[in-house]
Amino acid sequence: MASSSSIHARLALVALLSATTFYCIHKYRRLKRLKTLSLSPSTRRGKIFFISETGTSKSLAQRLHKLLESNGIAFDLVDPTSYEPEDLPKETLAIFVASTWDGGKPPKDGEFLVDWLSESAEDFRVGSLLLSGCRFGVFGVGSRAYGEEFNAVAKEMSRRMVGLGGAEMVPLGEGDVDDGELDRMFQEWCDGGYKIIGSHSGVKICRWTKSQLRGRGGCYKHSFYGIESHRCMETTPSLACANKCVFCWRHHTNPVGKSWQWKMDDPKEIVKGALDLHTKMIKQMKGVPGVTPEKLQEGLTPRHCALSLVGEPIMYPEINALVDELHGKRISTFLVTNAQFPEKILMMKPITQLYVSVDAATKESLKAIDRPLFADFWERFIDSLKALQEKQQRTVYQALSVKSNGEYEVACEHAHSCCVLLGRTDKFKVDGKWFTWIDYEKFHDLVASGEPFTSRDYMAETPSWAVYGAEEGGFDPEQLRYKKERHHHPKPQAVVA
Ligand SMILES: Cc1cc2nc3c(=O)[nH]c(=O)nc-3n(C[C@H](O)[C@H](O)[C@H](O)COP(=O)(O)O)c2cc1C
Repeated sequence: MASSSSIHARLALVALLSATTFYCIHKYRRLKRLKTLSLSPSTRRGKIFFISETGTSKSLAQRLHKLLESNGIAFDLVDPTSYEPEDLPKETLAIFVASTWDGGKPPKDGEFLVDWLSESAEDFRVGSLLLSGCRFGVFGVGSRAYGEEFNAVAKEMSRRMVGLGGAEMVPLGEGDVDDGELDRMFQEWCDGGYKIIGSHSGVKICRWTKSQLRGRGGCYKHSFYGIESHRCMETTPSLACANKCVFCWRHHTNPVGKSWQWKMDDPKEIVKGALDLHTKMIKQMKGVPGVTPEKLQEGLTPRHCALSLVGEPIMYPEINALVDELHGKRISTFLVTNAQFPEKILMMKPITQLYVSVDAATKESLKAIDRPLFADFWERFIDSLKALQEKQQRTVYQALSVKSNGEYEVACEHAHSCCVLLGRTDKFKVDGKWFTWIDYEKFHDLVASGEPFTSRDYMAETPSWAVYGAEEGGFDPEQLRYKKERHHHPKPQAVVA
């Protein structure tokens, strides 16, 4: 007969095994559910979560919610106490405004959500792809007075979201309630770095502008054409677009539409607003290491305008008046269109350089990459390429590539180091090698035939490329060209590792 101590030991073992089994089943079910959810992300509305104790973060979240709503962008404002964190893998866009309290802890209303993120990130069975369908941004509300714990919750959330595969679409914002700059910082964070002009335009000081102000390198326009990036203004008269491209840096927080449906601002006001804001941003570079007074002074009189910031600039019905306004100020114009408005390309007045974005080589891949609103998007794309051919001006086919876990590879490495195909002149990189797309006529023929094409068919050695000067007064508004254009003949560079 078994002794009472061995019965106790057996009972304890059975209890332990049942508890372990129960725990494993529970975890397995949770895991299974999470995996299923993560494999079938739905196209849900974006969410703005507020994690707040005394209401500061909540009111910022409410402000952002209102701003998006007034731009026709529907988001849900979410109180974490009424949200099931296990639904996070279904989200495609999540914005968190979160404060930090005593000991670096979240407010009690956000504890469950924050703990869920930390636990999931540490659970090796959950995996690092759980939130791979979710783009997110975190803005922290805290106080620097708390030293190491400053914005600890926001930092933790951002780290955990990345650990679970989320794509951080805007760098972590760190608001300090005590420095008097919280509102301004939040606004800048919401703008994603660009400033809004009137009701539908934007301007941004691009990183190359900053770089060249500091005496460093410029963008490809500098390498190819001699255009000084610190004298270039990046702006758009339309934040709206007819595509929802997978690589879009706005991550679908900008309005979309097939036609202009918004109140229209005056083109003169847009140019004035863009120049005012641009010069204000340039002035803020004063005192930054490397920025000399001369460069700063030059930066205050932009000579070039890149109409390519975000959205689709030619959707703006007064685009011709807008470019006239810029040319009248001796500012050259570089406009990039997304190949969905061929009729607008045809009615555009000549500008300095007109680009059409070539994001894919087949109907299927264009649909997958650009996610166009138009049903006849492919016909529009082909017609846009043809329309470019008819323009009596300098044109560019700009081939973008999309880096998406290796799923899409279009023409070059990734979306924002775009490759510019200037007629038969430019070069681009694929698989670490440089190529040039030279056969302009052949490309036109192929495009005109409507056959799918691959960019690889159009790569060859670099014979030459044009460089045109951007000296003071060098741009001729009559000719829409630079007076001192010249041609540059570098050695062929077919393969550069
Ligand atoms: C008792 C107390 C503890 C705090 N601890 C922190 C902290 O550890 N880290 C931090 O960045 N901010 C800390 N703060 C600052 C709060 O985050 C700040 O007051 C914020 O405005 C609260 O935002 P909320 O109203 O959205 O909760 C603390 C504030 C108080 C009153």
